Amino acid sequence: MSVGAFPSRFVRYSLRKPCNICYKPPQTCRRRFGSKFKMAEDQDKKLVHAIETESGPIYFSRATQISQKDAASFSTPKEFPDFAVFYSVSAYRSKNPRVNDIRANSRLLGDIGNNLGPEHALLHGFSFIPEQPDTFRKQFFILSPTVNEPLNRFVREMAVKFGQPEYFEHVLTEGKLLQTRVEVSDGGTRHEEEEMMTVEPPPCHPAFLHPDNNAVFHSYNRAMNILRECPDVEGVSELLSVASALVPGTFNVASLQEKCEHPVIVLEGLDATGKTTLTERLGKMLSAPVLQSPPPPIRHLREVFDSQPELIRRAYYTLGNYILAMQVAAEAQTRPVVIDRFWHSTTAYSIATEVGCGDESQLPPRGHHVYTWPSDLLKPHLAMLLMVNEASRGARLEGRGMGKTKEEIRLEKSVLFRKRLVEAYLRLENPSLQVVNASGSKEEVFASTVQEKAVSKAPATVTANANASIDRFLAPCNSR
Ligand SMILES: Nc1ncnc2c1ncn2[C@@H]1O[C@H](COP(=O)(O)OP(=O)(O)O)[C@@H](O)[C@H]1O
Ligand SMILES: Nc1ccn([C@H]2C[C@H](O)[C@@H](COP(=O)(O)OP(=O)(O)O)O2)c(=O)n1
Repeated sequence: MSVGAFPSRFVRYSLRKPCNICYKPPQTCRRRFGSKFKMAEDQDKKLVHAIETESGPIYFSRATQISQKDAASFSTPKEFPDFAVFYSVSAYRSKNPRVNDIRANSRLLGDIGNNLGPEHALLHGFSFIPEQPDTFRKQFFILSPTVNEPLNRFVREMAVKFGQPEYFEHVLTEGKLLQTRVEVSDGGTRHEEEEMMTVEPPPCHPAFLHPDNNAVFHSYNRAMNILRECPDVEGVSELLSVASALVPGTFNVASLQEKCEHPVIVLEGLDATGKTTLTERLGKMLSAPVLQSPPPPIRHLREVFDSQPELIRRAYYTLGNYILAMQVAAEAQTRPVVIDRFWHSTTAYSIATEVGCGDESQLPPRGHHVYTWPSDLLKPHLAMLLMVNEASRGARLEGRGMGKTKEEIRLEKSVLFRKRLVEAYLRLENPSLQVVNASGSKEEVFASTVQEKAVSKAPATVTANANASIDRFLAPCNSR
């Protein structure tokens, strides 16, 4: 192919710059010369799309990319009609998607929701290029029962509005899925139709192949950086200034940990499993303050952040955990501390949400880095997960009689979300959670928490110092 065949912008770029792999001048480097343009096209061919369905994502890619032995044609999910057209569109613009892309995607979702007729369905999904972990992008599929020009026009308008060069039209007919790439410039140039085939799910959900692809935080700095990227979001500047005032710029987690002479105990669990009830009992028994997360200095911002995209929302809860850690370290110098939800909650809810669909089999495998406690966050000496059978939990929710949040309604409705959430809790490690059967009466749960779980199964990660603390914690109840 002659140089003239490349777009002029690329030619100028490639002649000027040395190769970014071998640093040879472009004329002598075979890798660099022409590679940028070609790579974009090749990569596009390898793109795998996924549509989220109740049982899990359906992964599909161009048939030409799949060797004959792997080819499985398109296995139509049972909830799909025999004939359907679906358009996929996304709002990511930058090569390394950051907060602005995620916010744009959530505005796109709002626009779609406001314009979708009753004959259409909206499905969530994503795309990625295998073996390129940072290529994960969320996208939306709009499903129509017929070939539909107004809908096509709407998708094109959305693509233009959100700065997309293209979108995809997929037609499902007679068990085949045919994809057409549509460029939005010049009124919509349609590329040749290609057959798509179902591909094997990757070994790990692609949202967890790269830390930037998901809303799970393993450091204070990442949460701060994410929020610094969206100063216009309501509450962000206040949150950043409170966090900067309460968390010293160069805090040392080891010295915070050493300060905790007294036990730090965390209670975790789904809503209405009895965390508040039990933390209050433990607090009284130990003359310990019961600390809640998010902590009071930022608690009033919770509702504002709960309506933000998951990345911004969990950055808020993450900063809450670090602010709380400072208070915990100060308190635990002189007395035990009991905490109602901490990092385990932030992380388990985030993982269960980011996985998006299916049951616990869709989670990243046990032992994956995403489940590990952050190296810069104060660790509790004891963390317990209260588990209650669903019938009792439902009755407790009813009994409590408070208005339900959107998430509580989701938890109630979505058995699958609950399964992912509980399993994510169980996979968290260092420290992992000790499971407490909290289905009994308040008295029984209190007794079993204090006397059985805490006594016999102190976590393996507890240091000698903390072990001594736990013994001191148990002393008053053993002598009751
Ligand atoms: N062991 C228990 N048996 C029966 N009811 C309980 C028990 N523990 C808590 N409850 C009741 O269940 C409801 C939810 O408890 P709560 O402690 O607020 O849960 P959480 O803090 O986990 O949301 C409250 O009305 C509480 O009185
Ligand atoms: N440290 C924390 C505390 C709560 N969260 C999130 C996790 C869920 O999305 C909600 C649950 O909060 P909710 O107020 O419903 O919980 P309880 O009523 O205390 O059981 O908050 C968090 O991410 N990190």
